[in-house]
Amino acid sequence: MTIPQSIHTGTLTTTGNVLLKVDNIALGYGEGAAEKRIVDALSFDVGLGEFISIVGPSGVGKTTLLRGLSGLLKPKVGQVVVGGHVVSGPHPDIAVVFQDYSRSLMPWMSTRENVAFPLQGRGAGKAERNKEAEAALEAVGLGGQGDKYPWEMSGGMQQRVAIARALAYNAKVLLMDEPFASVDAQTRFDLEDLVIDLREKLGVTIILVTHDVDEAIYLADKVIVIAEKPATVVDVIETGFGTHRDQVATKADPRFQDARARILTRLRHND
Ligand SMILES: Nc1ncnc2c1ncn2[C@@H]1O[C@H](COP(=O)(O)OP(=O)(O)OP(=O)(O)O)[C@@H](O)[C@H]1O
Repeated sequence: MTIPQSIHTGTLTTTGNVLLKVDNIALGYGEGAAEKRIVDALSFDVGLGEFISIVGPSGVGKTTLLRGLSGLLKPKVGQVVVGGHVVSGPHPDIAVVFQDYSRSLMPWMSTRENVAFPLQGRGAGKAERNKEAEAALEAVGLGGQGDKYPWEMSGGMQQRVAIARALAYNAKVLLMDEPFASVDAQTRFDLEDLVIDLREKLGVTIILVTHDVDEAIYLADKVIVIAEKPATVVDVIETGFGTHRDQVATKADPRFQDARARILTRLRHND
């Protein structure tokens, strides 16, 4: 892959810069009277290139919401629209990065093969797929490491491979479900800064679910707080940091502290 300098929207269209629209959705498990409703009357818009964090109490339905956004779970009511198209199943413009990299990477494949794997359905030859995989590995700081197997790498490196796979796929929207929860604190900071860097370079639109309020604020342009049962949006906070972040300076910024106090208060009230 040639890492694009700006995101190609291809056949996707944006309306007033809105790339992804979550329009009054309800999500649940089971059917009819047996349905367990998890999310209800939930709406928000995501702009092209925007970074959104979603926080909420444990078990509120954050993963369920991401399943709904990715097309893995069909809304009972409402719709998710990406680039003007209703999401009705796994979508070529949406990639998901999960917390558990050890289960999402295939241990019998080299990292290059793991990254190239989803490209098979796109008609490119093996040499081209490998070239694109190498470029994506390079973009996440793993240039020249394509021959290694996932089990030869640290947790942080494996999560970089999972991110590279999503980039190689050239998804326009990256959904991340607690992607840094299984790595140590320093690696977590490194991965956070990697994602910020990729967002700045590629303009990819990112929606991140996290338990960590500090991480949510640090990374996002907009933090969406979900709470209540069924889950809905209870607050939206614009961080106003622009594209640049610094682990020390940004977290000392009064806007960071204000956002933190507001979100923690909101979560405590809805616990
Ligand atoms: N496949 C399923 N079938 C039935 N209920 C489910 C299913 N998956 C999740 N749930 C229920 O949906 C609710 C929300 O779960 P979900 O994992 O979306 O929450 P979460 O906010 O991501 O949780 P956590 O904070 O623990 O990561 C929980 O009550 C859970 O038991």
